[in-house]
Amino acid sequence: MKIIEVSNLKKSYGTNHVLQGVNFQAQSGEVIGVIGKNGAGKSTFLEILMTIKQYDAGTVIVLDENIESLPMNRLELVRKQISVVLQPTQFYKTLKVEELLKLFKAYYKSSIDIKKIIIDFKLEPHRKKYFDKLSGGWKQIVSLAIAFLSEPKLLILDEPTTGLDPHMRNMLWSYITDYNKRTGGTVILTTHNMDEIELYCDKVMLINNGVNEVFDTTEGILASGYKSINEFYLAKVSI
Ligand SMILES: Nc1ncnc2c1ncn2[C@@H]1O[C@H](COP(=O)(O)OP(=O)(O)OP(=O)(O)O)[C@@H](O)[C@H]1O
Repeated sequence: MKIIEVSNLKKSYGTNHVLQGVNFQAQSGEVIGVIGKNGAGKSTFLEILMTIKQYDAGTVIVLDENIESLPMNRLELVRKQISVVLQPTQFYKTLKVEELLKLFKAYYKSSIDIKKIIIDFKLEPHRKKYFDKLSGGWKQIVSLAIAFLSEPKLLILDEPTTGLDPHMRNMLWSYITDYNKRTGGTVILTTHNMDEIELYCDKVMLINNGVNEVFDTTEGILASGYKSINEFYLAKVSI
């Protein structure tokens, strides 16, 4: 089943023409990495898919809805099926980790067991701590745990592993892979870590000069003669 279909997407900030014709599709159950240099437009692209950023031209279909000028009630139905990692707000400050998880479980009407989430995300030592007092990496882990609570059809993660230590990265990737296998959910993420792309992503989209210069399976890229995704990236993208 097609989850996302993007054609000829364009987005500029004033005279900065960031996306100049991006084409992209995601099928149910795929894990897709979006790569490109700093400022290439990856976050802009993801925010458009999250339905939180306007675009200038092109077509964006998310979960069978053309999101341009969609009435608010139908846009909300689309958003309900998407999970994103939000930047923590002030509101998080006054709550402890376990309280936050319980609150979002109730909000999402999730059937996921909070105890399992705490075990899976290694949160036991932190569950009674105030969110605000956690280190940056642990705040990120809690935000990711919350994103998974809704068991979304589509999970959009902007640099989810940045700032995480190697064990936490492995833990997060195991969780993403397991979630994807268990629920058939689609994951779209950005990362600057090419090893993660090679190990865990089914497909890769390289945004370069405003377009999807490459959009292929990880195997397809490696079969075309590159020793690694890192080598592919360095060959394709100049500073
Ligand atoms: N709200 C905004 N207003 C004006 N310019 C913006 C805005 N958001 C992003 N930009 C610009 O658009 C370009 C693309 O930014 P974006 O954050 O999408 O890139 P990115 O690929 O995610 O970069 P990075 O890898 O550094 O996170 C950059 O030149 C950035 O300065």
